[in-house]
Amino acid sequence: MAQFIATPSGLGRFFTRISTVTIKQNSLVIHFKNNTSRAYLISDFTNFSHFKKGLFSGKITLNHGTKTVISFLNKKQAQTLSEQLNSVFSNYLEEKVNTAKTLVKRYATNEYLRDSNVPVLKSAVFSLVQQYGASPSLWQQYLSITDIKFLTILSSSPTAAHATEQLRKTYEQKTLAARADFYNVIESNPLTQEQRLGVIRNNDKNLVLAAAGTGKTSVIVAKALDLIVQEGVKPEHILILAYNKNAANELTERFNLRVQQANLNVTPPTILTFHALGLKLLKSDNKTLNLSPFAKDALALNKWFTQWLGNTLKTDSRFCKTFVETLYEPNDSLNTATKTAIKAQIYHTLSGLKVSSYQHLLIANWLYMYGIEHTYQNDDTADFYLPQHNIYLVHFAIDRQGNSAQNITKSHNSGHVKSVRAHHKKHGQMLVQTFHYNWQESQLEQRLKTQLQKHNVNIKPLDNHAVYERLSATELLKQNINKYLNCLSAIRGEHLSSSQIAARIAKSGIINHKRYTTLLVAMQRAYAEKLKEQGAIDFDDMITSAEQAVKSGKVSVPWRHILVDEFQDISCARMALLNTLIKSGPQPCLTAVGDDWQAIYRFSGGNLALTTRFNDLIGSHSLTLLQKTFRYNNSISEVAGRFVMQNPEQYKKHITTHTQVSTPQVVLLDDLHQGKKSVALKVQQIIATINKNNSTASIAVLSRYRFMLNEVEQHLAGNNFANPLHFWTLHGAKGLEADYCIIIGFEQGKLGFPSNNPGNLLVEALLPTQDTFKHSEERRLLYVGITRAKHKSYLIAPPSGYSEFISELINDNYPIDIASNLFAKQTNSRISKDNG
Ligand SMILES: Nc1ncnc2c1ncn2[C@@H]1O[C@H](COP(=O)(O)OP(=O)(O)OP(=O)(O)O)[C@@H](O)[C@H]1O
Repeated sequence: MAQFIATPSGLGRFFTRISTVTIKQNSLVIHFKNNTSRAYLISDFTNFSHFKKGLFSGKITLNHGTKTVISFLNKKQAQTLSEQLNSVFSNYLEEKVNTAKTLVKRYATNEYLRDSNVPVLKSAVFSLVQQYGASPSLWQQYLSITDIKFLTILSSSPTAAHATEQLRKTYEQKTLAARADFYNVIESNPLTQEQRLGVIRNNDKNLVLAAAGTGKTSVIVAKALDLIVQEGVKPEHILILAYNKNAANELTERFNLRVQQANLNVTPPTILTFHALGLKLLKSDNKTLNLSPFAKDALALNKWFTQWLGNTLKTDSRFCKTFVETLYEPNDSLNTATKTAIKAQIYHTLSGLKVSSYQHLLIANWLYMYGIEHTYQNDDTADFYLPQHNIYLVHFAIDRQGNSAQNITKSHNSGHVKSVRAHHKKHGQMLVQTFHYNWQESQLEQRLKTQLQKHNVNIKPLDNHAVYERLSATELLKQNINKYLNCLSAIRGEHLSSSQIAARIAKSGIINHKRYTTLLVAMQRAYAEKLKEQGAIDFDDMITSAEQAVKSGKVSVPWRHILVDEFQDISCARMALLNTLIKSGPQPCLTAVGDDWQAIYRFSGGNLALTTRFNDLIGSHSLTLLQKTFRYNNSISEVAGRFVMQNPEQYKKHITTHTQVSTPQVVLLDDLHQGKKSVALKVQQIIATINKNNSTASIAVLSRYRFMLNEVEQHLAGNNFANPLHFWTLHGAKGLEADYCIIIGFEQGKLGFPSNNPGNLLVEALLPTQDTFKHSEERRLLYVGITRAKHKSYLIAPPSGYSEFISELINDNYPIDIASNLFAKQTNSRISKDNG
């Protein structure tokens, strides 16, 4: 390259320290008269340099983030040097544009632009485009038309985020057009636009958020086929995870059927349940696996636990005492927040008494544990009488300040205390007094002990065996075993350590949280030891051990695409395994397909927050909504959608339906037959009506509880309806459909729908956290129920004593057909709701 040099002008010789300015390799170098020099790298330039002719000299302005002006140069030399400099810079830019084109092609044209590739484009493409945008006219002088076209297209985006979005849109439009024929035939029906988008978006993380009947399975099958056929991904590099075995089988069948019908020569990808995946990973770690009999046999687990608990209660006095102290959830009768609960509660004591106060229960059980005979007097003068010692025991429900639970004045309370004392004094009776504040200060036991000892009562604990025998003769042991087994399942599903158990229970505000923690930690350890002794693992272990095996690097992860069905019910442990697979694999893309309106498995660890807070908990992602449903009509959609969206924490969706009707297809019927309650007869009548019009239509009877279905099924056993009949619990109905659905069991109460059983506080504290909306999970369950029907959903409810859900449907003017005039609108509740 010719050497271009600029020297100072005649005038410049006096005013500048510069001796020469020249271009050397990739730099502009200024030599000074004192033999020093300064170099400016061309690659640091942000724009072309600018030459300006003066009267006696010329000056060059360099752009490299800031501006550097080199003045007093020989005009002609400076102009030639500046032109040369810009030509070198334009060569450099051309190279940069070429690299940018290659990167855009590779990361945003040939594939869907992934979040993880955006930083590369940001530094090599978006920054270049920004520089171009600052003075396009100069660039247009030096760069080729195609380069300018490339830069112009990208420069229409003001930010990197916008440019990313634009690149993705362009990719989508191009791909949709190129693969239109494929998407028309790849499923039994042409895919909808939103289904196609769900198929082609291969960001690092993708959420396909659907509603019932919108074709989630279709999208999963089509996506797998698209990856294999269009993207050239090997089937063994695709993993599809299903919620249960039936769903995994259905996916495999649907995949194979499509391959056959589309005449493709393709083998299926890996389709597994999470447990099967765990097993597969552990096997590749050469682990000999023995599945605990507890994993599949709840009775075996119950039997072992009952036995372990019995032995521990008999041999460990402290455990036994703590267990008895926590048989019931504590209630502070002076705490106004729990007052209503107290009113309703009856406590069964170990001695077989029924008492109405939690503190009375504690006293009775304490007396029992120390072998002190007692009767329950529960009147104005005493609560208990101890016949062997002729002692009366009174528990004053007052705090240190003399307040009681009700709105009774302190003076009345102190009057009551005085009159009780006077009464016993008058009759020469021995009286032992305890106070609510003794319990509040954890001194109730001590108080009982010292007071009774004062009256020479011998305080000797009963043998643990006797306590155990007594416990097992009551329902209490069984109830508590069920409760603790549910706790254990939640602990293992959520993968909680001892300290996490303690933290969760403490946070829930349960009064005896330390005692519960002691028991639960002991139970958790015993269970783990038992599995060790069996040399076996359970289903939860399968997931966590598989995660560890992958983490340890002993198992290689081949999958480049991981598709997860029913994502709304994923547990934290399963998500942890997925995260590990993603970190350890060849940068796999995750596609989560789910419906937050259908999350109904919290009791087995389902953590809906992972879907509703996907961005916070899992990360940035591409979201595709599937909002066109093919199963049911607009009437069913309107009722079910409005009902589930009452909960503001559910995603808002605008569902459209393939089928339109003009009359309500959700029908509310009473459960009376000739004036008498008979759900089964009512179901029979509905089936007969459907049968008359269509003897092949499938009909499903659904209920919150299996026993209700059994009753109806037995009743219908003698009938010979030709229609295919199904009896599904609402939980079991997930993923299923029928032409007509009949939903029963809308009573109020613990076995109603929604169930008014608040759930055991302890189990609740250990399960995944849930949103605060009342009955949110039960609400979703009714959504699932109503949306199983293709044509019509019948709801059968008692005309009096119907549940909150039915009253909401009636009073809030849902567009349903109320086929009984026995359901009167509750004007009052409507008014109060409107005002609220
Ligand atoms: N693009 C389409 N055109 C017509 N019908 C479709 C389309 N996509 C899916 N379907 C049909 O819609 C019905 C529901 O599809 P699918 O079972 O995949 O839904 P889903 O979203 O899994 O439902 P759910 O969540 O309620 O179980 C099926 O009968 C399916 O064939």
